[in-house]
Amino acid sequence: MPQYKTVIHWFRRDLRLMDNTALHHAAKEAAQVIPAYVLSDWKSQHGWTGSTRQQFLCGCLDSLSKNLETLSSRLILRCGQADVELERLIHETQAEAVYYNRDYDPYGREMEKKLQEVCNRIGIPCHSYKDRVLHEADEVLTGSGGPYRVYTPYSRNWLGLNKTASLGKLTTLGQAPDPAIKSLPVPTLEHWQLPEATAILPAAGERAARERMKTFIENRTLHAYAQKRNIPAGVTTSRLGQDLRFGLISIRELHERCMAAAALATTPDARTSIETYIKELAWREFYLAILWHYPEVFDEEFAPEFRGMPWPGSDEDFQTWTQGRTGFPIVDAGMRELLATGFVHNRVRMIVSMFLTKDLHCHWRLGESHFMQHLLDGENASNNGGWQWSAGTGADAAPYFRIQNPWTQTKRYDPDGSYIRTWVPELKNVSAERFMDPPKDNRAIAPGYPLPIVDHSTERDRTLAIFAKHRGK
Ligand SMILES: Cc1cc2nc3c(=O)[nH]c(=O)nc-3n(C[C@H](O)[C@H](O)[C@H](O)COP(=O)(O)OP(=O)(O)OC[C@H]3O[C@@H](n4cnc5c(N)ncnc54)[C@H](O)[C@@H]3O)c2cc1C
Repeated sequence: MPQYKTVIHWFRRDLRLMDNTALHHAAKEAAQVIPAYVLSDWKSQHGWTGSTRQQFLCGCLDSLSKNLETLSSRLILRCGQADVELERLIHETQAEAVYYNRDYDPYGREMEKKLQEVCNRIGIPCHSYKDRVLHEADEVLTGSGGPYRVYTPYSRNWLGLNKTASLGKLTTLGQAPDPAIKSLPVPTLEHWQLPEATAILPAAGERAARERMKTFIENRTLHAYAQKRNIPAGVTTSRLGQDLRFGLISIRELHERCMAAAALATTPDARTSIETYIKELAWREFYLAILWHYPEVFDEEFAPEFRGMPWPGSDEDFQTWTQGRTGFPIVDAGMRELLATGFVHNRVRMIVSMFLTKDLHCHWRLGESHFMQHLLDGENASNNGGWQWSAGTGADAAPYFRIQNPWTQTKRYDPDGSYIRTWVPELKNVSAERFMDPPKDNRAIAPGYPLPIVDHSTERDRTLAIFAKHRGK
């Protein structure tokens, strides 16, 4: 006999039916689950997101809505502040409890607190669950019970912890919400008054994400991950960032599938690859833990010694960087890939972010916010972590004096120039050697392609001087 008659499941970054912890508990403990999603009501622009990610969200909601129909249920879409809208829905449906999966950024946490207050006031329970991660921030602590500040010891601890098993498929949510319960239609970009998305996006929704996960594991990209993951040309990584970001796949299931593949792997290279991949999943949780323990990273440098440092870069150089017109082919390829697809390969994210902060001396926050506007997997914790890492100010940051040289990086990771030629069409007939050094004759390497806007070694010295001076204060 279920404990409740009717409950609400509040969908957030868990837009799936498979192995969704809170939803499974709701389905088990109630005769009827009302699936609800609350759309944000900002208009025209938002500091954290632009058309690309919102377009993908629309597709995910459309798919979720259809998947719920196959369970004879119906997604209830509302718009506004989540606590206010859910309170309304509690009254309309006479729900006896609310279920949700926890979010870890300060804004998500704030909203959870407000919802908890609403439920307390009404006198109904509000059940929250761990779902987005394998281990929450407070499960991975140092011997003295404090948070880790660097990745390597964190990951050692994280890897050794027992992982929760996945919950499998959901079969029913009970009766569909009463037709009298109103829902908004699945949104389009017009809802936020956003312009059409120009990037070519992967298919949205749970089914497409599961297909990507399957392909990654079964086509053996996973088995060659350690050897190939730094090569930006072609598909050498899982490309599951957006699927984890929106909760289209479960982290437990992904981890379990990787472990199953490891058990069947027949070569040491394949086993190493799978271990390497799982360590990347730990990076994601490391940055979520950093944000949980140190929410101030949104506003300032994680490393106190670099707070208040000057970033004298110009707006003009920043704009040139965003457009992929710096004259550094690998940087321009990355920035154009971002605009064209909402994705940039991790190695190239490191190159372009270090270039903006260490060659152009622009504040990492400018790059952080440009990425959040355009990345499909744009996620506050990882993005902030990645930017501060590159800027030399973050948790487990690249030390400020270790500055990647974009020319050398090209030689190492795009030796035949195929990544660059894919994204910078004016360079399609230029030989790869010309991408590995600044042009010696000071002439453009192709018609219409700019000369490098800075000299890397001069700017490297300048960065070292700025950091050293600030540290010496
Ligand atoms: C400047 C900068 C900004 C970044 N911004 C984001 C962001 O907004 N959102 C985001 O998810 N990742 C971000 N990353 C991390 C990483 O680049 C992406 O997770 C990765 O490129 C996504 O592609 P993939 O799924 O093919 O990765 P894979 O290599 O297949 O990795 C699998 C998964 O592990 C996680 N992961 C891998 N590397 C990292 C990492 N360094 N930090 C945190 N998680 C990681 C991601 O969830 C990823 O999907 C950023 C890195 C840098 C250097």
